[in-house]
Amino acid sequence: MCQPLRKRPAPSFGLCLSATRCTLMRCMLVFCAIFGLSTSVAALSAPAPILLDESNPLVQAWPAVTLLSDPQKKLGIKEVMEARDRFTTPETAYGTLGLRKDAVWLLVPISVSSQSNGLWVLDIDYPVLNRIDVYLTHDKTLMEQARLGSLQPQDQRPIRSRSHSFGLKLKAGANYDLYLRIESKGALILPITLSKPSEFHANALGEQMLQGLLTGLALCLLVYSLAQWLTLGEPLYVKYAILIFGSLLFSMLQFGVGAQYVWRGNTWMELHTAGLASLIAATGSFLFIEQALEGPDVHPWISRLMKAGAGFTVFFALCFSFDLIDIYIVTAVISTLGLAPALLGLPGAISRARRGDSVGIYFLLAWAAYFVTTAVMVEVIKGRVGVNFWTLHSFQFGATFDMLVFMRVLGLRTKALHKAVEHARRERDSLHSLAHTDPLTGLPNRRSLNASMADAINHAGPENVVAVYMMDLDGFKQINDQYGHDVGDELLIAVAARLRANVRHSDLIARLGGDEFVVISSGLHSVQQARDRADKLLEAFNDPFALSEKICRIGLTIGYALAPQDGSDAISLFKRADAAMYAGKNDGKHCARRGDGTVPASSHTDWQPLDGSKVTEF
Ligand SMILES: Nc1nc2c(ncn2[C@@H]2O[C@H](COP(=O)(O)OP(=O)(O)OP(=O)(O)O)[C@@H](O)[C@H]2O)c(=O)[nH]1
Repeated sequence: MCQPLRKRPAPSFGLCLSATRCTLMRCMLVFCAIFGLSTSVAALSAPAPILLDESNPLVQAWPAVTLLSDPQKKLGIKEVMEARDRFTTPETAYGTLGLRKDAVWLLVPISVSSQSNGLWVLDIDYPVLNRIDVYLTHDKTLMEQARLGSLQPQDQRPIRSRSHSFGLKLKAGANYDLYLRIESKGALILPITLSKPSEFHANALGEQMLQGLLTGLALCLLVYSLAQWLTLGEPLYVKYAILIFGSLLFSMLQFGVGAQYVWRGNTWMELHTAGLASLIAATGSFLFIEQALEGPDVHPWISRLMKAGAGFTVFFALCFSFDLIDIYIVTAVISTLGLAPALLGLPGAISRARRGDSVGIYFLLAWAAYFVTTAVMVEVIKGRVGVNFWTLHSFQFGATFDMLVFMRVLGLRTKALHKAVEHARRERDSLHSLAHTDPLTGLPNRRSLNASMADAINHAGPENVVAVYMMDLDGFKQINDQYGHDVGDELLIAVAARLRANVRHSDLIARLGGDEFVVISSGLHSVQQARDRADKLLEAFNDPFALSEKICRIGLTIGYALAPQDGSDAISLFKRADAAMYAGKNDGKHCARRGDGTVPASSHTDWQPLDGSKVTEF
């Protein structure tokens, strides 16, 4: 981070940049940059040549630069050398000529110190410049020439690097004129330096490291968001991925990483990536902001406008890909639509932020950074703000900051999603519980019994006898009538507790309704054991029930049937147990009867499964 600072200091504040890294100073620099306070060099007289001396391993060329416009793009080096006196100092901000349609000739007079070994590297660290022709002249004689630029494949460049660089072998004590012919469809941003090879490598390494880090971070976020999208199926993640992809592509183009490693020598990519990346990022912005802010704060027509905006950008991207429109139309589209997602989302974000909703606050924060950094970059592109490390990287830093803030928005969104899922699960559980539980006693109800019964009977066998005990209280109506319904309810609760206390953990107790209960016991080894359990339940009712204001005695009649002995399906077992219970009622109550087929069918039997199928036989 330190080396690039030293590499492009603007005369007015470059020394401050390299002297201190304190945050305050950086803020001041950004402030200066935004308000166009950086130095606009417009010297009246021809600038003095730059001195190349070993004591100063990195020299900025801009202070010595003069320029000659070539609108017809017809001038050759000979004509330009003859027109040396017509070169003028640039009137734009430091290190930038803004957007120009002409070809530009730059003249950098050089004076080599007598102490220098003459080995220097010319470097222009703005990789998107399409074509740069370098001419080194001495005494009006052409000494060397080279072709650089983004359209020049890596393997045909004098030095294979991310930026445009060329090694110079100069004579100690000699004077040279360095002519650069530059032509590009984008902005002519020209951080031109002459440095010693070691210094050049050190600086290149620093910038390469920075780009590696930022590109790696963006790639991680991209892969993560796509993985989340595939896992959770939440479309907001893929919209975020589109946004990141556009941003990443743009940075890879602007700082040369794409041409260096990804689309080496691919002219189509060099000419289309800037436009496509901007349109892709705008599409992602529209979609992401629309969904992230959706809710009562965003009017439906704003949502519709954002979706339409995304549609437009996709349309223009397709047209641009097939060369149906040129970069100037794309630039006009981006200038018009680029800010639209943020502007349309602003009211929604503000009202969210006012309610203390952190999503709104994060959006405002991200947009504040976006507006500042984009404004700085636009001014550099227009030639009104000087080039330095911070202004040159402002858009990339702003985009990275936004990516991280939006990731936080995604995190909040996922958290809300989990909360909603958890809430829905709890609702479902409580509905399920309500549907399967008797509200008075908390015991499973008939519906729940049905499901568990089928499972128990399926595993029944000679060594695993399953007993179905149907139980009905004796004289419960009288308790109700005598003491009231509340006492009756209390007694039913106490009966449930008594039954629970007298069965095994693995047994199932259910209340069918009224004063009817069922116990299912599985894992019994014999008919006798089933009989003993019925007796145990009867005995449990010998003791009275101590209610809050009364002590009640109540009897119990049990009818039971066994699987596999008395039946092999739930319906027939229930029917037999039910009939046996009514037989017990008729025999004087408070007894247990087995429904083994000897008991005649009872006219009271009304057991029916919940699925509505009719019981046809007993
Ligand atoms: N307190 C209360 N009573 C209920 C509830 N559900 C049904 N009942 C009453 O329970 C009684 C059950 O009737 P029966 O089983 O015929 O009355 P019983 O006196 O036990 O008759 P036998 O079984 O022949 O001894 C009815 O009076 C119903 O109104 C309830 O949730 N709470």
